[in-house]
Amino acid sequence: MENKVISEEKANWRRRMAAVRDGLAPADRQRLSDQLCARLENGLLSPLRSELGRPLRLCVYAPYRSEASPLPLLRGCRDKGDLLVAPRMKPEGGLELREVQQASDWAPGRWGVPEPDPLRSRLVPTTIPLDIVLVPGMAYSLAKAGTIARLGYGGGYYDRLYAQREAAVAEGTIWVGFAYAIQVVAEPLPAESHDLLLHALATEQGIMRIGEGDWA
Ligand SMILES: Nc1nc2c(c(=O)[nH]1)N(C=O)[C@@H](CNc1ccc(C(=O)N[C@@H](CCC(=O)O)C(=O)O)cc1)CN2
Ligand SMILES: Nc1ncnc2c1ncn2[C@@H]1O[C@H](COP(=O)(O)OP(=O)(O)OP(=O)(O)O)[C@@H](O)[C@H]1O
Repeated sequence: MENKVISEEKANWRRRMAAVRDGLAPADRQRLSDQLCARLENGLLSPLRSELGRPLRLCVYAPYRSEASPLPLLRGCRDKGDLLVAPRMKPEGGLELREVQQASDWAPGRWGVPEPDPLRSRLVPTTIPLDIVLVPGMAYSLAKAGTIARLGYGGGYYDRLYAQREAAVAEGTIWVGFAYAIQVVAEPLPAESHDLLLHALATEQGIMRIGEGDWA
């Protein structure tokens, strides 16, 4: 039962990496998230706006537990005219995407995960063309050459969103792991064929894009 072994390995990694991330003091999380957002804006978002000659469409999230926070980005993105959407867990399973405009648009959903409040946010089609998806996670690995692997909470939500979008639209969406540098591990992570492979990884130390070698 290879899948059972992989599931157990994933569970062990999740426990270990939750402890690592929870070990960051709240003030450090804030400081590192601010640095990470500045890196992403300067290293990826701003160059991409220039390259495309228009505002961006981004899928963001609000931090759950001790996750790195993309929230410091949002005001600047809004001011530049970007469209911001975020995932919400549908009661029947799977994710939907909703437009977020301000702090009050978020409300705690299932398990207390902050999500767009369905009463205050506009539903957008899951297949809406997106330039960037910021992907939260527990751990990321560059160990397998040319790939960026990710381990999430185990719901398979982003894996399925990825599969759904890949099937629906052939587009140049950049899927970006968004995390503290301590979440990047040297070992390969246990992998299954449904796991999404990221195109880039952003930490407070820099941005790495597949096929572009070094950290920028
Ligand atoms: N900030 C944020 N938003 C997100 C995600 C995320 O990882 N981070 N998701 C990314 O997928 C989706 C939500 N997925 C989640 C999946 C599991 C748990 C969770 O807390 N699970 C419990 C176990 C639940 C159970 O089965 O009893 C746990 O880990 O303790 C939270 C979010 C969509 N929104
Ligand atoms: N494309 C898919 N179609 C159907 N089921 C899927 C798909 N991708 C993942 N799953 C299912 O989701 C479950 C959890 O997968 P996995 O352990 O890889 O989650 P994860 O990537 O850590 O979680 P998340 O994306 O929610 O943070 C698995 O049982 C898997 O079979």
